[in-house]
Amino acid sequence: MAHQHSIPSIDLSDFTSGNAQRKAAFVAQLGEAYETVGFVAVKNHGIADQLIADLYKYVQDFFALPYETKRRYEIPALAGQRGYTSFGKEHAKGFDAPDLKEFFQFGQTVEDNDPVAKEYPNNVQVAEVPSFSPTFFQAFRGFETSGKALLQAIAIYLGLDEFYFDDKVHNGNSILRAIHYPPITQEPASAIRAEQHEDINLITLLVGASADGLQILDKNNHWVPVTSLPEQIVVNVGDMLQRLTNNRMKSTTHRVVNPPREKWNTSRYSIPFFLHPKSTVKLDCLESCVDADHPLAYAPITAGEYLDERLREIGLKK
Ligand SMILES: O=C(O)CCC(=O)C(=O)O
Ligand SMILES: [Fe+2]
Repeated sequence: MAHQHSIPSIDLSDFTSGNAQRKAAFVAQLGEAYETVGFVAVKNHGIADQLIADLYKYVQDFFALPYETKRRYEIPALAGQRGYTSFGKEHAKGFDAPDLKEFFQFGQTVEDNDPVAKEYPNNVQVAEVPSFSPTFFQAFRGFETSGKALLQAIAIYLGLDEFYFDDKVHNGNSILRAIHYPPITQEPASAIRAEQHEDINLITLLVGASADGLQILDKNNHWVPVTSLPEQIVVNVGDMLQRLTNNRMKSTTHRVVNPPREKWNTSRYSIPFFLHPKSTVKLDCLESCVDADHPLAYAPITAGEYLDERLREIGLKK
């Protein structure tokens, strides 16, 4: 396994190649990385370069709109889950100071007759950037496909059926979030664009953040920069997978720090895909992850109940 950077690098084509040996090696690499670092850089992830380039373009076009226009896409009743959330609204769990970011969230589109459809608010269409929604939709499906393959590898590693997660994430409550960290215009109160936190969901897929700044907290409590190559996406464990695995897989703390002063005038964009199961899915710890050395660490809870609790903690839900 190549340790080019602070996080292990893996190749998703090993898993999908049809070669049993390469597939088994991938499962072992991913599983070991998730038991230790909680983050991997994945190449051959299956999301087309052009799609990612388009996504970034429309995201930049959207955030470049005047605030008066963007705020029309902010819908307080939706707790930030769809549409725009303005600068300074969200803060990390346990912190009062808001993050230095604005963002836009795009959610699930149910295309079959699954009754879960009625749980999901409609996505918000951006009239000024007509290609925004169709591109987000295409990217959303692309991330779901890559994410499903990664969850299949995780299932095998955990001794579950390979397709254990498939129906749990089909029509799941996943979110594609575009984030803009605006240029810094004066000495900031905190050196942090996004305060330290753990992600809520099963796994997060993050396409090439447009600038440095992402850091993870290693097991010696040191902040380590995460760097990835342009052809890689960063994929990390979230709290739901940590909980399901009774802490066997690590939802690693991460943050985004401010750039050095000479780069204050630059924006940072990033587009994480938070892969969630359906709200009715139980996050009770897997039996295979509980034994005398690893006593049960969490009470039973559903994904929906857990998400609700966390959205209150980060100030998005009242
Ligand atoms: O901006 C980034 O690179 C990461 C953002 C992040 O960690 C999050 O939104 O959960
Ligand atoms: Fe995060």
